[in-house]
Amino acid sequence: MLLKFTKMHGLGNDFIVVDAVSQRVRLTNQQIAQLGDRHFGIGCDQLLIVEAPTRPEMDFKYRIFNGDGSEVEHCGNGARCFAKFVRDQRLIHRDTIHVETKSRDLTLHIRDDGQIRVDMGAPSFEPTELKFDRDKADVYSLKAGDRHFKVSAVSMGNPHIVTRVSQAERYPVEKYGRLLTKHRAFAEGVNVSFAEFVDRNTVRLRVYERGAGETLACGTGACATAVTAIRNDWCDTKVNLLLKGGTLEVEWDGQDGSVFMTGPATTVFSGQIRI
Ligand SMILES: N[C@@H](CCC[C@H](N)C(=O)O)C(=O)O
Repeated sequence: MLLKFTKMHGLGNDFIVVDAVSQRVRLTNQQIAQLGDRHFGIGCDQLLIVEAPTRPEMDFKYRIFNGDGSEVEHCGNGARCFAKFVRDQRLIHRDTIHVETKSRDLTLHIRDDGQIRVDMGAPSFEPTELKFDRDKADVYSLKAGDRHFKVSAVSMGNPHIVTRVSQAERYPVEKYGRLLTKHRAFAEGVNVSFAEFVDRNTVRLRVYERGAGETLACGTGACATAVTAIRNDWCDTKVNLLLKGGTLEVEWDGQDGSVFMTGPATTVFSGQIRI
């Protein structure tokens, strides 16, 4: 099969985007992992497949696979790239797009300045939502290697934990992220945010992602971190997240409303590959 694809990124969190509306696409998890391999494939943190919707009120469905081939529920930077992709490919002509994902429906808006604002849905703090084997609490204690971590657990449709660090840039994210992401308390793994709270509107953030390792940016991780900061009154309701690849803006009312994430999406190149 000759597969047409587009390489995109959201603040350096990179994606292979595949249009399964206009071409027939059948990929196994193993083939996805091969395409995502940075040495033997195209390379990406996640692969996104754009499909026709399953319900008439929606415009598209989009599926998300980590670089290791596993299918996941949600991806914030991927959502913005998805929106730019369907507009650039003229699969839709509107600025507001409704899309189904594995875990929730999203509404995305492409602004005149090219930035994309995504209604990411509401956060959940229920351990069952994160397949987390603990009774509900505001803060959990987790041991990884030689350290004990105090973490908040937030589902943005996909599972996240957030831990405070004093200097994110110097933190050994690779070592402890790798251990925490596979912590046995999480039946399906977890994404790990290492957050340095700078002031009431600013957080410096590094994220070790389940199924991808440390990425230059993680949209759902940024949302989970902002939600943790707002819920604990460490930050006001609008937060700038300083990630390695750039800045995301996240807003949340601190109650039970949706989280809104705004940021860029960039196309790198398009190509085709025989698989
Ligand atoms: N990069 C993403 C998140 C992708 C999925 C995540 N690794 C998971 O396994 O849940 C983002 O921008 O949100």
